Amino acid sequence: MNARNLDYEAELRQRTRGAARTTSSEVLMRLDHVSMYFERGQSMFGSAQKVGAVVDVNLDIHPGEIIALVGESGCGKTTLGNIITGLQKPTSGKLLYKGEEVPKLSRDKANQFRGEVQMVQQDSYAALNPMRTIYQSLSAPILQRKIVRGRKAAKARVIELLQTVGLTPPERFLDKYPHQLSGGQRQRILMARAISLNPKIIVADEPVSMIDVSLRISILNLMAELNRKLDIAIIYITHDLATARYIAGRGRMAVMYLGRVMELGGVNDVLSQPKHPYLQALLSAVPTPDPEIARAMTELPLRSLEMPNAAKPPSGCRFHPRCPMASARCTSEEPQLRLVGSELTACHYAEEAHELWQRKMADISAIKHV
Ligand SMILES: Nc1ncnc2c1ncn2[C@@H]1O[C@H](COP(=O)(O)OP(=O)(O)OP(=O)(O)O)[C@@H](O)[C@H]1O
Repeated sequence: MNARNLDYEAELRQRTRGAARTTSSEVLMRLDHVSMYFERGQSMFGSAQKVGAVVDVNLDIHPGEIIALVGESGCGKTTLGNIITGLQKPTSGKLLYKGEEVPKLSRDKANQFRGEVQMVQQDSYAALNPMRTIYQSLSAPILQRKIVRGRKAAKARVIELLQTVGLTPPERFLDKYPHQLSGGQRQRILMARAISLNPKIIVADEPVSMIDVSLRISILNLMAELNRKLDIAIIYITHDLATARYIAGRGRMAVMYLGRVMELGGVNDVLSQPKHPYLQALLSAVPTPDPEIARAMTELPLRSLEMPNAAKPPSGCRFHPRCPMASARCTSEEPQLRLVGSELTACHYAEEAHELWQRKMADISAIKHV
């Protein structure tokens, strides 16, 4: 079944190619049955527990596409982002970059991989050296990697980078220290640092969650612009479905739960035709100002609000203790991703759940028209 996931991925690509911005069938990066287990809590009283932060994930990343990785806190988004950028080595499975296994890359190619796959972190303050000016922080990597030679060329390139990320006039920022900038400006500096190395992929881990709501759209717009103009693939990690829809409107979305991808497809399909009860629950929890609609939205309640212990995931479908549709089958048989409509969904009852969702949407639409 797992081998078939990749076939489904290929089929899905075909189906979403029209909708997605990328027209490329080229695979830049492939995650092939990637899992990451951490050992936790080893003490003199007991043995360590294994936490499956990422479990058997298959994903192809194409040049210039946007993928939103969404899910609740602790579902494994950051760990998956760290694996993609090579910061963490998966405990099993393969990470392939341009067709070659990352751990087996030659020294030159490994160096190229490190430049071409960049991370933009959530906490821009922690990500920048407080003792360095913006010029120093931005010029060091390009000089070190010989993208430019000499201080004059470095300064010209830093000015160009600041302009690209919308920090103008750039000269005003060169001698500033991180603490002299706002959160939004620091986030733009992180984007500038990431693009300075001419990346093919940027993993942006909750890049707007620590900045003012009023500034979030401008940072998301900047990312979309970098994706469009520089053809950089963006992996946007978030727990917020609204910003995921905004940035990845024409891209894809992977919904994670306790380390596993539960639903994967074109963003608009995934959000308008959710098949997995977990995604339906997430969508139902999005606040709406109309109390009648809010009431109708929560008519598919979760059986439990408690997130299971990641070290002891439930048997069968890991969502079953919370799922309103769970049956005996779900307690014993782990559902694999399969094609339902135009998305991949890991649920035995995806068709039934989808039907229920459509009925609910019809009811809500009736409320709106009363
Ligand atoms: N270094 C580590 N050692 C032990 N457990 C870890 C480690 N890193 C992550 N985990 C565990 O792996 C699981 C996934 O964590 P991860 O940070 O990837 O999730 P996340 O979805 O990014 O959460 P958040 O949105 O809160 O950052 C969690 O149960 C977490 O406690």
